[in-house]
Amino acid sequence: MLKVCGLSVDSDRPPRGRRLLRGIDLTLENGGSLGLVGASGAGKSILSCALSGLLPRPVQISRGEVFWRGREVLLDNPKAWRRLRGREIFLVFQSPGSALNPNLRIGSQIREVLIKVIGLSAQKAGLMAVALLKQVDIPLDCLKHYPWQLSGGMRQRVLLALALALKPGLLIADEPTSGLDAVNREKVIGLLKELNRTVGTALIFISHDLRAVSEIADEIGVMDQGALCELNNTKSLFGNPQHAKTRRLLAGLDRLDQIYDNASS
Ligand SMILES: Nc1ncnc2c1ncn2[C@@H]1O[C@H](COP(=O)(O)OP(=O)(O)OP(=O)(O)O)[C@@H](O)[C@H]1O
Repeated sequence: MLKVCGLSVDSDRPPRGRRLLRGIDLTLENGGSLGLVGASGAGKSILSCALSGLLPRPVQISRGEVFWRGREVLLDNPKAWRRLRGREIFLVFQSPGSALNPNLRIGSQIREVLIKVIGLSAQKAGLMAVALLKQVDIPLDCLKHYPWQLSGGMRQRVLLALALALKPGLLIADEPTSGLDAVNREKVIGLLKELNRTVGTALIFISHDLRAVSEIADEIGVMDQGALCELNNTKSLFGNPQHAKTRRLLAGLDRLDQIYDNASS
């Protein structure tokens, strides 16, 4: 589904610019799930932006290729990315507020996507908006609320509700559980699993929460200073970490044996 070859990203054109991603190679199969972990500033978010055509200027891809369903993506063509975002590649960022229009009620926003992107009639979109909110465990009153009236966890779940409706090929979730209490964290993790395992959406899950990553991801990539220093299936990575950075990340965890037992694949 997704193949990334030698992807490098610079904060500006070299020699002035700083290299933020260094020769990233990765492959994600249909319905696969990849966790990305690493210290703050390692480049996880820049990679998620690069894979959705949303790099903030003057940050830009300087080298490499991205293939989506076997076809090369024209990396510097905003139209090509716009075609992919939404139904093919769906993003859930750390601050979901910015992905929702602050001036539109939640119900209107959900209905608008269902009508414009899926092509439902207004009546069916209304019924589906209700069903989606129930599915992500948000009180129906919230259909009348504006995004700023919802908690962070609820806003994350509104976006995941849209993902459930759109059934994208790939969902990139950048720290979707950060700042959430334990109950909301579990709900978001449950929805990500449902999207991945029931709907069949492939997942790139970026998080500092290694426990959550181990539950969700089949494979984990460890990032360090813009490079993927280790990429391995979840069980092997926890059971036999190869890179010093991976060992350092795992050293910070207690009950590693329990995580190893729960790790997917
Ligand atoms: N808009 C930008 N312009 C220039 N450099 C940037 C920009 N955004 C991020 N960077 C730099 O890119 C590097 C990687 O940042 P990134 O946000 O991807 O890290 P991260 O691994 O996601 O960190 P965290 O876990 O804290 O979210 C950092 O050195 C950061 O300073």
